[in-house]
Amino acid sequence: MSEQATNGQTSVDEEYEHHGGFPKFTAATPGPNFGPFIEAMRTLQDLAVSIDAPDDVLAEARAQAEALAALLAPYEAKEGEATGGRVIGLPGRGSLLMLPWMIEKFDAEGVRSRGVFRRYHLGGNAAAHGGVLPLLFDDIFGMTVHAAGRPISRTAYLHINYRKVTPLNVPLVIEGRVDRVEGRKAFVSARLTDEAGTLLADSDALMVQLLPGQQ
Ligand SMILES: CCCCCCCCCC(=O)SCCNC(=O)CCNC(=O)[C@H](O)C(C)(C)COP(=O)(O)OP(=O)(O)OC[C@H]1O[C@@H](n2cnc3c(N)ncnc32)[C@H](O)[C@@H]1OP(=O)(O)O
Repeated sequence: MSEQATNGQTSVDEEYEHHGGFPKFTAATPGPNFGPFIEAMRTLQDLAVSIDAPDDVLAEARAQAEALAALLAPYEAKEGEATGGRVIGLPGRGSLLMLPWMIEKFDAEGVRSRGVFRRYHLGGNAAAHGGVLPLLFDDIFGMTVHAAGRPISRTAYLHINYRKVTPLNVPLVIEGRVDRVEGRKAFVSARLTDEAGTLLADSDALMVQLLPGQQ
């Protein structure tokens, strides 16, 4: 953004640094084990929601899970300093919360990301849960606004049209863009399709730029 300050008003460049009360995020460069660790955790999530195991197996799994938690607990870091969510080259930017999708395009024209919904995301009858689609759309909208050079914004509303059942384990594409800007407000939209271009869901949302210090 290149608007200049006039008559003592804050320029868009200066505003861009504000990001409301958010911490300043920088990219993380973890060691080579972080990506495989997160992928192993995703596999565990898939299994945790899909197994039908005997209790002695669950007792062993519980012991190992508790040991893993004890190993990692001393390394808990605060928001903006934890590795997860700050690794651009990993699915979901290395955040276990985010869908394990890879960003393909990230510029002012829009953001495109590609990936699959996994067993962990099952809703019913082999389809993705309706509640995980807003997560995917909200995340693409956050990135879309960021890619357009606007400060981190909050979602004021997010509307989804579920056009077709969204399958698991099928490569899908989501593409988001800024449709128009009115002051603090960015009106955004996105489409989720399969690789043949069949529309599965579309969404539009309002992202409101935060005021300095605003949570
Ligand atoms: C790379 C880093 C990645 C990090 C990305 C993080 C992205 C996070 C995205 C999220 O998911 S945020 C979590 C979900 N959203 C929230 O928790 C937001 C909760 N709501 C709020 O915090 C406030 O309501 C909000 C900041 C959205 C707006 O409150 P404000 O007090 O700042 O503004 P205001 O209420 O004056 O509204 C500003 C404008 O937006 C309009 N507006 C606000 N909410 C609206 C709404 N729901 N529908 C229509 N218009 C709305 C409002 O009418 C007004 O329009 P005008 O300027 O034209 O008068």
